[in-house]
Amino acid sequence: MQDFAPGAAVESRRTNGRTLATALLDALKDRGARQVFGLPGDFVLPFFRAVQESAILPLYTLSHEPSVGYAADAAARLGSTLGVAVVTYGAGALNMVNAVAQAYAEKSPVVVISGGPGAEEARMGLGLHHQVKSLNSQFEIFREVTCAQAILNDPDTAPFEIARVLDTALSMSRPVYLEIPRDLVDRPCPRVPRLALPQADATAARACAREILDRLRAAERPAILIGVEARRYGLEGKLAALCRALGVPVATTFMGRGLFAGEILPLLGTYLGSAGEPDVAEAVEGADCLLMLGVILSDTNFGVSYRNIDLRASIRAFDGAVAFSHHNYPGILLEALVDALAEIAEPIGSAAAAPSPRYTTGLVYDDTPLEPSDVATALNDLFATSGVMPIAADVGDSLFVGLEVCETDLVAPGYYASMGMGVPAGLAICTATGRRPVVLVGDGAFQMTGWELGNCRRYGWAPIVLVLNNRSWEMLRCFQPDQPYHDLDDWHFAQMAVPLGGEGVRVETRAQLKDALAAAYRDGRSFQLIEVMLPRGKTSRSLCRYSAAMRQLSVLKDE
Ligand SMILES: Cc1ncc(Cc2csc(CCOP(=O)(O)OP(=O)(O)O)c2C)c(N)n1
Ligand SMILES: [Mg+2]
Repeated sequence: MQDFAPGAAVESRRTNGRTLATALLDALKDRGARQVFGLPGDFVLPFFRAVQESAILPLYTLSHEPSVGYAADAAARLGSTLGVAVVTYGAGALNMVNAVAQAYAEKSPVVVISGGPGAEEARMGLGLHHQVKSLNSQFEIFREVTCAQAILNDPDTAPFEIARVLDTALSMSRPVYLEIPRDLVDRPCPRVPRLALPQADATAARACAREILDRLRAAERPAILIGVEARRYGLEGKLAALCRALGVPVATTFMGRGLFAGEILPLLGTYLGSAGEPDVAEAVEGADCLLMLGVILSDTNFGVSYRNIDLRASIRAFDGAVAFSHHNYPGILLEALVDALAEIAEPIGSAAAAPSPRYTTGLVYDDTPLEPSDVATALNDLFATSGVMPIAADVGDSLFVGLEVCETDLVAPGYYASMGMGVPAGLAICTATGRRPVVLVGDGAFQMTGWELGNCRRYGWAPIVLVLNNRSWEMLRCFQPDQPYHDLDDWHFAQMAVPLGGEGVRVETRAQLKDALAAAYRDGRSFQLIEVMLPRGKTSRSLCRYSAAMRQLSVLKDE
């Protein structure tokens, strides 16, 4: 490790007073980051101070590192840009591994910045507090859940290492890891350069586009399935225009739910196999040429297909390559392919830009006890009169209730499916978009990260939080009925809202839910927690179909 030359004064003239910390923060901002989420510790206090005092990016602290990771992930998804999570070495960063793993699996460019030991203490030869096996253990652990990593312990290479790692996060749309030794934070540092991102090979993209269009033209039942990369690379507008020009029916994946909110295109809806709308399943599974754009091939996207999709008849553009049945085009960035397709697009089908798919409205105002799907109907009614709100949904039935809400921006971990993201993602929506979100979260998931609502008052955040309280890990009960460990106690969450700085109400009937939603919508002064009491053993229509399909599939496999 090389210490900075004694002539720091000379150095700082070359660096215009910029330090390693502010050079990193400038580089993050230059690349689209809009805020920093974090939780400090002694190894990262110098960097925290630099974030605070430089004010290059606003700093929001949360109460537990998983929430910091979830919030940074949500900010990345919402803005199709970098999300930033700053934590301390060891106890902090390793607390966040699961959230970063989720970001990796779901292609979200989170930048993990961890404070680290300084040169002197690293040389002491003593075990440092927060150290695992070796000083490099954390780096090795994060190597497995990120696409690029660096320890910024060489001032000469730090600017290029930062550029390499951040530009890789953008081009791969996956998380990255930076460790900043606490004794180097304030060292003079030149501006971080912009490295040339991998340039799209336009010629190859055009050749690929011609082959795709030839296959779509030759097909009798072409269809297009679009996944999360459409959002990660900010391509929803271009893709909607392309699909309108082609006139081919379009569906989004389970992961891609919430794409194209406000766009006009021949969108059939969300493909959920036998758990979703039959006409959507038929269009996707019956296609004799299925063009998949930005789709993660996962069990949640394809796990409940009526029949296996014939991948030989499909074309898949994902992770910067395009795969046909027996050959590939490497190095084709999705945006370059979409641009090349748009250049030669012509009407192939007659699928008109369909009106938004059907969503249930008209919840009756009466004393009928609530069921999960009533929550979606009540939200659809509210949005029909007051305009849509962005939604953050946690894992459990809340994820499936979110499928039944009309087209709107949706942040939900539909593939890696870790619980706990709902509330932190809702807080990120507040700061990343300036809009007021609705959070859908089960009682089990709320027990994990719901307490982050206690941070709303400091920052003026006012989400509407619907806690679906069935006193149960109900989604697990669907797959493994009659086990007592799925029964949770009644935690009376609504009563905890005021001490946390918000308002809370408990509702049991449809009329009470409608009144509570209307009141919460009117009151933007603080977070509004609506505790929706639901019976055990009852799930949303979507989860009911999904779990029935999973059971049916497992029966078929056993035969
Ligand atoms: C971090 C993590 N640990 C465990 C699990 C496994 C799980 C998936 S769904 C579920 C129950 C969720 O209960 P909740 O009350 O929130 O919602 P509901 O089912 O509608 O009643 C669990 C425990 C996951 N996915 N992530
Ligand atoms: Mg529950």
